[in-house]
Amino acid sequence: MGVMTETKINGISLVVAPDANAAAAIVADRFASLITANPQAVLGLATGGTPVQTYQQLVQKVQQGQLSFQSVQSFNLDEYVGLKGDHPQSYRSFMNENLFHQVDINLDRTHVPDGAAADLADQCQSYEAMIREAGGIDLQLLGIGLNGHIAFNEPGSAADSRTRLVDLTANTIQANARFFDTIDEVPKQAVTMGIGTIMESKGIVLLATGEGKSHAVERMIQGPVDVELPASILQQHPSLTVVTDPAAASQIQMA
Ligand SMILES: O=P(O)(O)OC[C@H]1O[C@](O)(CO)[C@@H](O)[C@@H]1O
Repeated sequence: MGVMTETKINGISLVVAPDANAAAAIVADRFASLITANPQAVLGLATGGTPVQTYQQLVQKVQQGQLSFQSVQSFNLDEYVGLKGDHPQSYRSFMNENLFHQVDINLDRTHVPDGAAADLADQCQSYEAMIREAGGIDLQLLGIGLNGHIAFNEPGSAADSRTRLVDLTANTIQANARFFDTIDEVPKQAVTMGIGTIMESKGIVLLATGEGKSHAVERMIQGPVDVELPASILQQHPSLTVVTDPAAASQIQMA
């Protein structure tokens, strides 16, 4: 069993855990501590393959009576356009299955953009307003795409972008095809929080695991701040922790 290392690079706290499970445990503990300290915390949540273990560990803590989500509020980063919340591949369904239906959260206090709304522009504005009314996000969980996207902010997204309708890149459609029967079923558009929205979170924890993410992780932490690698903009956040396994950290030049 390896050891955990913690370093600061470019103002970012980097925690390299011995393996993906330990990385998930570190992130789950961070959320659990926040909720314990502030039962009414406002959580920013993410979907994708990466956070699944983190959610499992949070579910275990609730089942063991160590944690309660009763008074928290949550906001998810994004949702596919055209999928209703009850579609099995919608991010609402993902969250219900992987977390919300397994913990004592009040579903009315969980928010996922409605990708099937008739007026998507209005949906985006009201999502921003709800985050503001909740007092902002206390801790935002992020993953990272192979091309450095965060939420569905693809390369070229402006640093001050807000919740909006976006087109997905061919790269992202390909990466997410594994969750659908055929690639043609992957929606081509999404509603996503903007980079500006994400940057207003009080704290951010980004979880990345696996060799495939290593180049994006290195460029996020050690590359120039560049809209072509959206996650690099996070270097300018005052409270960012990146948690990885050794494989995802393998391209980082340690001092
Ligand atoms: O965790 P995964 O499945 O590799 O996805 C990485 C990122 O891609 C997205 O799923 C969007 O494509 C993000 O929500 C996620 O952070």
